[in-house]
Amino acid sequence: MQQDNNLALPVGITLDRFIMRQQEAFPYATGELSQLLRDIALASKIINREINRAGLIDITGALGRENVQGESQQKLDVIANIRFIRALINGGQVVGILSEEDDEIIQTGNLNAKYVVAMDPLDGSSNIDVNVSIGTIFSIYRRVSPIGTPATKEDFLQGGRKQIAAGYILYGSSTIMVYTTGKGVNGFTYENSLGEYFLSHAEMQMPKDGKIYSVNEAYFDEFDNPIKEFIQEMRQEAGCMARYIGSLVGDFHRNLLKGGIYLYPPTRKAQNGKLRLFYECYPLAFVIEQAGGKATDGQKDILDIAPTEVHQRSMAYLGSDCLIDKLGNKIMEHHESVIKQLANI
Ligand SMILES: O=P(O)(O)OC[C@H]1O[C@](O)(COP(=O)(O)O)[C@@H](O)[C@@H]1O
Ligand SMILES: [Mg+2]
Ligand SMILES: [Mg+2]
Repeated sequence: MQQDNNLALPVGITLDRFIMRQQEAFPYATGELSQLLRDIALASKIINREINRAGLIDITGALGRENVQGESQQKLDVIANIRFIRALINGGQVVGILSEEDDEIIQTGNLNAKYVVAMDPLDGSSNIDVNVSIGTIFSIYRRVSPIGTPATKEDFLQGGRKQIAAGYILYGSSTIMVYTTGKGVNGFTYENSLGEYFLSHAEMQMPKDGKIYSVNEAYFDEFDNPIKEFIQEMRQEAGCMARYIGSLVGDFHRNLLKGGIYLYPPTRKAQNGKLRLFYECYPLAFVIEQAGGKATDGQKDILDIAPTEVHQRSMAYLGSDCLIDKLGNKIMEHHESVIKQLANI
């Protein structure tokens, strides 16, 4: 087991103890954020249990209704949503919740709470019934609305760089919780029989370069030229491989460990990209930047995208430094050649 240089905490320490030690590193911390991280971990343990036995208790399949995104809601989408909302309400640290599964901001009634949470309760919904890795994504902000009042949209429209903490839980061959509070990225693996998360991935650093590209190639013909060129070059480069499971958290986590790039460009159906800014792009951009990777919409860092609407979407390219730079250069070159052509008309 490797030693964690940052907080000098041994790998294998429990999440609870890690959170406590992180809190001790902040003299003015009052414990609310620590409690909130524990509440998120608790909700994920309950969802983990539901996922593991989904096929046995008939919670697979669609619910027969759509969410605000116009997507058919899976039963587990709704169960995960309810479980998270309940854990955050009972935990008392959150005044408002923005969820992929709800049109409006959910008021928890904890009017004196300091934080709001944006979440994708279950990511990779198309993989729920087929036993492929799925996840949960979360993002935490300190509220800007006055204490003692309900949460407002402004509490969420602060911008990606105002996130206090963000992360995800991957329900895969093992369950792992990965998060950052702006001081590096750490991963905790769930030990089912003990019901505890243990530090297993300390100070995660994304390889600067990579050989893996994750994109839904079914849309290839709809992509802009620079994206097509980038993918074609990845295809031709020795040792490169396509890996796409259709669960953002799963593809993201693999590439974070091994080096690579996840791309969700604009398509005919999703002209602004498919992924949601507040509970998919912003939180994973915070994590990847803290781990030495990059996240862009092709023009600017995702964390610098101006927030306008709580369920807004964005194109997203999340990956190793060198690959994002290479893609960025391609997009820029393309724009410059278009400008030149227009100037010559
Ligand atoms: O089927 P597509 O168009 O490739 O989209 C897959 C992407 O959509 C998502 O499923 C969207 O997330 P949700 O499952 O939370 O709606 C991502 O996890 C995944 O990367
Ligand atoms: Mg999602
Ligand atoms: Mg989802």
